Amino acid sequence: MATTSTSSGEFSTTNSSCRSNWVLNREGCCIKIAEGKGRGVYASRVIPPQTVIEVSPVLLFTRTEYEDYGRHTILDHYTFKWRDGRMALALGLGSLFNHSSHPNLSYMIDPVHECIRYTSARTINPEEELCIFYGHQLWFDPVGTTENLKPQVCLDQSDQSEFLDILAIDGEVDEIEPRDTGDPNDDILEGEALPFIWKKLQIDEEEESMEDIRTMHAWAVDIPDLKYIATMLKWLKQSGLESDTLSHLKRIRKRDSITTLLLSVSSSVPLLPTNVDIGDPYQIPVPCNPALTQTSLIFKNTLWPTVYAPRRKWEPAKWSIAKVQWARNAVSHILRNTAQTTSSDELPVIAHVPKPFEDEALLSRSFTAKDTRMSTGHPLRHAAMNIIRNVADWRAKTSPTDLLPDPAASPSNGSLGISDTSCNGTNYLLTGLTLFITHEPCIMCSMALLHSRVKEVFYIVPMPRTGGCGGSECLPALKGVNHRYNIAQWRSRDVDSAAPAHVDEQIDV
Ligand SMILES: C[S@@+](CC[C@H](N)C(=O)[O-])C[C@H]1O[C@@H](n2cnc3c(N)ncnc32)[C@H](O)[C@@H]1O
Repeated sequence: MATTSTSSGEFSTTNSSCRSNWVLNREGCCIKIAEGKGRGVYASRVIPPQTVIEVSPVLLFTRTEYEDYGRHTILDHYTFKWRDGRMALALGLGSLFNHSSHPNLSYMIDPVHECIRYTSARTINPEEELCIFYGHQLWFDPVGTTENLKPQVCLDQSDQSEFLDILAIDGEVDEIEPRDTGDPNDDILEGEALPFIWKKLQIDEEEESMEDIRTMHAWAVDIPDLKYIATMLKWLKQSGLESDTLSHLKRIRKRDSITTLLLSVSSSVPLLPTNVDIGDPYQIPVPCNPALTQTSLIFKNTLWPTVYAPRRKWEPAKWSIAKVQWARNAVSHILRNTAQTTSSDELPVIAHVPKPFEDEALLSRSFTAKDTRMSTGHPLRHAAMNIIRNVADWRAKTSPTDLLPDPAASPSNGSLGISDTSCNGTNYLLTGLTLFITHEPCIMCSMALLHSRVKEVFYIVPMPRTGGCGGSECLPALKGVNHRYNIAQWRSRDVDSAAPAHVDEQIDV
């Protein structure tokens, strides 16, 4: 079906259903009334996946300007939070995409060019409405037209030329921030609906002796007077300290006559409210995992009251649509960066640690590293090793505990030249973080990741000969290791069709 430009500059189409509607862009999109939603944007022809549908420049309002004026007008239905706190209004079709919890468009903010790019997440058929995901907290009752479709919210894969000094700070591309941060736990995706497959770590034996129990350090505080408990629990809810990392532990422990409240695993000492007369927080070892058996429950409870959850250890926590979108974002990011290494002599392996989905306090910026074995002539400069080093260096530098080095602490990773002055569970390397990497980490990197206490590893290409995450060995499943991390392989159906060329499988040596 042909699309032609009219003398007035609009695009018209010969498609019958859209004949009475203006076709407003080169992808043949038109505006129609979407029942119960006002206007909506519709396809007039087949749109293949990964097609850039629209690039909308944005108008930015200062917070005050918006609070004083914009908020009281119809603009309030169209604006969203920009990354620096300003409010943004997308021009062009950008403001007319309606919401769906199963969107067929993804979107990316480009803060450099002050625009948003909308991309098809799958094949879109003629007459289908083009929808995006606004977030979890809506200000209207949603009417769904695409709710029966399979969730597909992957993000833009297209190139951005100025994109990266790969070893430097990244974060040039953001997801659109919803107006309010909603509850990330609704709309759970499981099994086939996930764009990745969890690896089953063949470890069904539980931590059934005291020595086997894996621990991390958490902040706790004693509550001398029970009248403070309600205040403290309320404060904790609002403090932003709550995270998934402690969700397998009870909040309060009563032992002898002492009541203790579990606070966080943050790297710095939590600042308690000033209106309660309690002591200072202190760190204690707590179990890393819920108890899978009654025996382990007894042992774990001696450290801290633990949740009994008899599921297989390799089954990771539930993933919401929003969290899957976060992961897709990270995978898009490594693929884009891999494409950029093709012009260099480096091996095309890219590692990325994004800001955690649940708990940004664990890491306030993201990291990306490439493999630098070729340029440095150093056989250990694998992408995974480089990223561990970058995150650890940064965490050590920004951690308050680094200001008070413990002279007795022995450097745990001298080969990387990092002085680790913290104790396990605070600013220790990749604690609580997720690594996305193009290629399954080798045995050396998998062990380094284990030492780093990484939470989970996602890779795209398996390395059957050299991989340490299930390829030739599975390091986190070995008996005797003192930390385990989850592993998932990204499904090839969910990798951009342009990617395999960059994500070279021949480097499994
Ligand atoms: C950014 S505008 C989208 C374009 C809008 N439909 C129009 O006619 O201008 C957002 C507004 O569209 C409506 N809307 C968007 N998605 C919707 C949905 N799934 N169900 C009902 N209303 C929706 C809501 O009124 C919302 O405030």
